[in-house]
Amino acid sequence: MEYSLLCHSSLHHACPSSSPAIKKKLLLLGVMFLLWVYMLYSCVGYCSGMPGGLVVVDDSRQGGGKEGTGSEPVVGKRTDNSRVDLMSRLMPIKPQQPQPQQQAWIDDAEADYDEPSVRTAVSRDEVEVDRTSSDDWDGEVATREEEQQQEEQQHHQEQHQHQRSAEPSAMSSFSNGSGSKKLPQAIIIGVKKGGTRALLEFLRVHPDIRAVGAEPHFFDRNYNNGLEWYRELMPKTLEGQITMEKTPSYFVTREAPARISAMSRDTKLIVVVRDPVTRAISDYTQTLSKKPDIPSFESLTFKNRTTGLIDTSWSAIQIGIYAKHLDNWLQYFPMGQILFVSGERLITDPAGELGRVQDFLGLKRIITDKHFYFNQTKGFPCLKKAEGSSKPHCLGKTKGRTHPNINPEVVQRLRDFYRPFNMKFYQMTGHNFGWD
Ligand SMILES: Nc1ncnc2c1ncn2[C@@H]1O[C@H](COP(=O)(O)OS(=O)(=O)O)[C@@H](OP(=O)(O)O)[C@H]1O
Repeated sequence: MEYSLLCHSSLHHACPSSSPAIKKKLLLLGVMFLLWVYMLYSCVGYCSGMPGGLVVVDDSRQGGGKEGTGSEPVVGKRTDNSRVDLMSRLMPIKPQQPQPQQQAWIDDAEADYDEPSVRTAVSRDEVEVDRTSSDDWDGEVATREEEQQQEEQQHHQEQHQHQRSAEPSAMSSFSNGSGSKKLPQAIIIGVKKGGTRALLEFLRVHPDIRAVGAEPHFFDRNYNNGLEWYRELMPKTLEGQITMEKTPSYFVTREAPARISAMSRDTKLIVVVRDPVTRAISDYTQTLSKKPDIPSFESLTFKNRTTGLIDTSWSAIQIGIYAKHLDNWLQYFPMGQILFVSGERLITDPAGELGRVQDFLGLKRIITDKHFYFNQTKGFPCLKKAEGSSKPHCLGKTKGRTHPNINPEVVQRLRDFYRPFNMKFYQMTGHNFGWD
């Protein structure tokens, strides 16, 4: 085109003799240009299938999971944005660094992962506490918390390995950039050692649930960081998906109900409750696993062994007085907005309990008995396929520990102690959990 224009110009005399050679050269140049454009275009598709997944890993660290399939190599599915963003895609991809404030949270969450702070919970309840032992124990628990963080990381690594090797069609339904972060519409607020991790991991199998993996502790420890900070922790969700988190210490935190209600009066609350005596022993076992030289369960239970007076200031005992804590929640939320899951049934009939939870959340019953199998070695139900994985998945070794033998007389004394509170709790919830 350019050539023929030139030939019609005043330099017309230069054209006839050089015409075929120049024509050839221009044609060659044109072909090379087209080739270059093609290669550039192909590279964009290729690069976008490469470590862009780093962002995905970040997302799912916060519980995104299924959403994290940004490594999808299906060029045909790319939108115009890919081309508009062509230059940035050709630049080296830098992993996103957390903001200083966010980093502080991550550090904190890693230290506290999966372990609600008894000290915080109890002191907020303004109950007399055996502060010496509580302080010492909380410090010790940190090491075990790191173990749990590793468990969660390992779980996610497995998921991502699977996602990377998954077929493109399986990966195409979720785009890395799609959806938005929302405040949770449902929260597992307790109770510590009730089975909260099992419930969250099981719920994450549901395609309409997205949950943050670590415990945010927003409504007890991190409230001053503000709601925007909290929202940033959440995984992205699409229209119709429910955002969730679990922090078991909320149930015993005096300020939590008012704070959650201030965020949204419509928040759905889930409490996994377990026989308070077994729960107390489980709580003690957790501490004992990291500090073997703590006093015996029996001696911590009593204020005065001779009189048989129970030490209700010990957090392991205090947390199990469910009726008292529930009373605080009912000042802000109607009973219909709180679902009580039986920690015992979550083990003997996980699909049954999950059915109730899905109904409560207004979701289709997708998680059924087909999702579970009983692992004889673990002694607990496990998932046939964890979220985003094709492999069976049991909870880690810190869930389902062997409890120490406790003097049966002490256990009986505790049963007697809890009975009236349990009766009140059954009455309030309209549900007999069968602990007595
Ligand atoms: N499927 C499955 N696998 C393993 N463990 C299970 C399961 N379902 C419920 N549980 C029980 O969960 C107990 C731990 O409760 P939490 O996850 O709420 O503990 S924590 O408060 O987050 O530390 C844990 O308590 P311990 O047995 O005392 O370790 C388990 O009994």
